[in-house]
Amino acid sequence: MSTPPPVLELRGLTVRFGSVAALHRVGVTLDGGRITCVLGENGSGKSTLVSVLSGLTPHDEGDLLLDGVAVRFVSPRAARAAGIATVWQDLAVAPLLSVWRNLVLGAEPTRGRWPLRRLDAEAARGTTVRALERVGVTGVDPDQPVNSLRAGERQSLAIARALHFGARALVLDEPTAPMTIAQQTLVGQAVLRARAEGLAVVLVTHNPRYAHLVGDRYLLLARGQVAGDLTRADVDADDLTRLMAGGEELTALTTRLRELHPELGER
Ligand SMILES: Nc1ncnc2c1ncn2[C@@H]1O[C@H](COP(=O)(O)OP(=O)(O)OP(=O)(O)O)[C@@H](O)[C@H]1O
Repeated sequence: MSTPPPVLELRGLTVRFGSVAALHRVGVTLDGGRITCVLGENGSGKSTLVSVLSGLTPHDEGDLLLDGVAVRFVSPRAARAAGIATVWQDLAVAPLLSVWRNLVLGAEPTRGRWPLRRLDAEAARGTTVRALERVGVTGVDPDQPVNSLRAGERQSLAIARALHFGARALVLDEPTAPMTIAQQTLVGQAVLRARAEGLAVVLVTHNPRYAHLVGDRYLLLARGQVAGDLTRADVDADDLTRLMAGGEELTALTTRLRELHPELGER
């Protein structure tokens, strides 16, 4: 049996803003059932990577492959429909609507036949409670507005939604606002669930301890290029802390890695 293609693959992917290459010939494969943490100093291209995967920014050169098929998204809706779910730092879901409305948004269950067909709110509530339980969230009233949820619960809701709709990849841009340990734990649980269900998880994080705890792989970006592609076996939490602490060390590492591996320059 031939092995399936990775869920996501970037080949020579380049994104330019005017004369600046925010990503320059980035090559990486993102397998299902793995959490890849994306690390790098400010301006290294992390947000641009998230933006390409989520359909906000089209790439200029190279290929983005989803399950082995080249894709080019024209909108976030197109990326979502193709199976790449992005959990944004701020609220991507509709804040004033209820939790259940947010979960089923765009695919609301109905009952009855046309012209009497109407929204089946009871079914949607049940679906929501089950979808949240699947990612480890209990005790949330499906009727409460989303803006009454805590930050971690909101992210978990977005992850629950992604799993419910059968996403292939989950992209998370870590909130810059600090979350309590309890809320981080909640999100961590949901992320691990997504991994267990075989999604390719891409996690932009500034928290090295968290990255080391949940990550399987670490993609280091520097000036829009891949400066390192490490696994848990290559680094410990202290290594990651140092790598993330300052750009200098990352730049030094980049230089060193390029000396040792000239092929990195070709990526
Ligand atoms: N919309 C844009 N227009 C022009 N230049 C941009 C745009 N978005 C990003 N850039 C540039 O592309 C490069 C990569 O930026 P990006 O935001 O992806 O980095 P980052 O690693 O996410 O940084 P941060 O940690 O500060 O969010 C930077 O030089 C940035 O100035």
